[in-house]
Amino acid sequence: MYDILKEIIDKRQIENVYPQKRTVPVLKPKNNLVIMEIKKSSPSKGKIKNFNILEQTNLYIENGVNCISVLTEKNFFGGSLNDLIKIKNKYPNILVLRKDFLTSKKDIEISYNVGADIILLITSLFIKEKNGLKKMKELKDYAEKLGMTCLIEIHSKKELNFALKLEPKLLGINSRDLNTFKIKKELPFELKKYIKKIKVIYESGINNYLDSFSIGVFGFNGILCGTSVIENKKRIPEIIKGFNDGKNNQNKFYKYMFNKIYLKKELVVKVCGLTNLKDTEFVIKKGANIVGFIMAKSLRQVNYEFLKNTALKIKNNMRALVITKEYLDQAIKAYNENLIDVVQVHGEFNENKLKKIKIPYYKAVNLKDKLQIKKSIFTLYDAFSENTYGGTGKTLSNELIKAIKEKESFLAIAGGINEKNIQKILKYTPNMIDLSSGLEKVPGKKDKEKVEKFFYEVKKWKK
Ligand SMILES: O=C(O)c1ccccc1NCC(=O)[C@H](O)[C@H](O)COP(=O)(O)O
Repeated sequence: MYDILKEIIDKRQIENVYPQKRTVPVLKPKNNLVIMEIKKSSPSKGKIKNFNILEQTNLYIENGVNCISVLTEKNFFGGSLNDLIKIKNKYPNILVLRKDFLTSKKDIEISYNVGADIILLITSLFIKEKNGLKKMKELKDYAEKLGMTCLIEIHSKKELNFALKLEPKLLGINSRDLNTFKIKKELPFELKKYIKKIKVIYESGINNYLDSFSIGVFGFNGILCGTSVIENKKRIPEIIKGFNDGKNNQNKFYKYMFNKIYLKKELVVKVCGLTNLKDTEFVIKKGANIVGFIMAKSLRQVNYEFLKNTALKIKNNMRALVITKEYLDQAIKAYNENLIDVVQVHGEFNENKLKKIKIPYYKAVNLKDKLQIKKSIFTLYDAFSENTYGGTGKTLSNELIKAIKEKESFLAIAGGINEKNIQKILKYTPNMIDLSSGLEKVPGKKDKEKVEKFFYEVKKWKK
């Protein structure tokens, strides 16, 4: 197989422009690192765009970036040490990461002299080499002795195990395979599970709010974006906001949903209107992911005592409490006592109150008109009815389902779903479906046969 890394290293020459002495103090990384890049071309994209490096840096800083990654490799990335020197001279108080294919002590010394605060060490450059670990450790120790921080980059479990032997302080998981250039979005999420007590940066392939939101939700300590923000400057604030919002929503519900929907691309099924433990356990056994209890005016209304007796017995599934504004305080209490994982809110309610106390929630919108659809992280769209918020058996029109799919981040729909129409609904490849009366014998009591048939249909579709 063609080995681009080998070619980069073979062609690499040390530039002659660097100062012999550092003039600015070395800065230490912040708690959360928002790293954006100065990169003129790349082997995967070729020339990216003509831009002024200082203007681009300024744009980053104005938007809240706290570390600038400067590609200094010349042959494949069109970079130069001069770029880093210029940026550090103009912005001495901003963290600068030198991104290059560093393999020698001379490289480390130069990085220090030109003003880098952080240097990138790519594990795949050392892992196959004889004494590779020893060599990488020497470079890391040397850089740290000079006060710099090493961002140790990995792209596989094998590289992670190798890198952990270096006792890194900062790990970067690159979603891009440096040999094939392919992005594997889920890879950093998978590897992060094995990393404890080390700061981890998600690198590459971050293109929008949703990408960075999910990275924040999973507790990464930073993001590193290159091509996407150089190609389109509008993405800079969008991606930073996504990351910060995600960091503020690191709850069990979002983690569950992003894992299922975003990473595993699995359908999430919520069965709602449960009023007894037997039905709840049965729908879980058959395949429900989320169980829903209603605390609102409804034929299926449950009370706080019910939650205490039932919800605590459900260990591995998500528990949603469906409320209208009158029940907000009870929902908060239930969440604080670990009786529920998320609140589904209908009608008008005090969103600020929920945000302030950091309760996971999502809105349910009874959809009458396309204009009600607003792009969000997660909204459940239900059929409209004059008299009640849900459980009516009424369905959304095909036109409305198509419109949600077009406009929203995820397709989460409810309204009149049952074992007979589920195949038609599944053709839209929804991310989440929610149903209640379609599985009932009478309001509040599920029909075992309908439940069995319904989940049989879902499984048939999954195959
Ligand atoms: O189901 C109710 O009685 C209800 C009452 C008040 C607010 C919300 C309610 N249900 C919300 C749900 O999430 C239902 O699952 C959803 O409306 C779908 O119901 P269905 O059409 O019966 O499948």
